[in-house]
Amino acid sequence: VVGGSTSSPKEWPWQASLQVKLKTQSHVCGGSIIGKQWILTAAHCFDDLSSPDIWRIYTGILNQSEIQANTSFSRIEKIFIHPQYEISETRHDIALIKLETPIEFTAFQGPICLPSEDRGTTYTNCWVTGWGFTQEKGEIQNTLQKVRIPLVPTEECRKKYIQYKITDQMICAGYKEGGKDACKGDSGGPLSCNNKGSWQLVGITSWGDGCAKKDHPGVYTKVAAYLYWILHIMEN
Ligand SMILES: COC(=O)c1cc(NC(=O)c2cccc(O)c2C)c2cc(C(=N)N)ccc2c1
Repeated sequence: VVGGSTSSPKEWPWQASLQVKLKTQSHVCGGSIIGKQWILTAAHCFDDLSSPDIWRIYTGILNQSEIQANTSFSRIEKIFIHPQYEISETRHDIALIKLETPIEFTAFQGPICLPSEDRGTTYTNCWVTGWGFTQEKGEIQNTLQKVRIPLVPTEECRKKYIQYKITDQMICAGYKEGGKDACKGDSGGPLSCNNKGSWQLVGITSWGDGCAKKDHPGVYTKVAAYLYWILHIMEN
């Protein structure tokens, strides 16, 4: 997250850290708890990291330094990549993780609501969170960062990203002058919007040209456009 500040405990209990253990272990992507056995994230997190066995899912943590050899984590039973997603493409950048065992909900870890049907609700209080870079040539942060970012109308976003395809299944968010944005390492994490006191998972951090650049909003997978796919997977 560029231009953000450190989060407090219990502020974003749905935020997960998706880590890969090969020779060494490292944070790769964010994710959001949407059920006791379910994490919603970005499909591109699994580009050439498609084996469930190498992943360790951490929930209920604020600082990466809380992760030691004896820190408990969840293992992945199955990764559901959206069937229309294509590697290194930007469309349909959404994936569901089924955990091997259900997690318990506490004040430190629990679910965020899926948005209601796509009724064109206007969200005015949206935040991006993650342990990602704080600048393009950055590094993974220790403490979970947060930043408030306004949604950008799709038509306006299309004008900024002429060379890309901004579809109706994407949401843009950013400041005209830049300076605040998600960045590499925040991918898969939530764009959380507070709607009448209830937090809803409006977007999944997906991509952007650089980070926090003027006239280059962040692009998010629009969760409301994938409700049927999400619910179908969770019910079967
Ligand atoms: C795996 O996820 C990404 O690569 C990756 C690359 C990005 N954009 C880059 O251009 C970039 C940023 C930092 C380092 C870097 O090498 C690049 C290409 C991203 C930009 C945003 C955003 N601005 N909202 C969000 C997630 C990103 C994830």
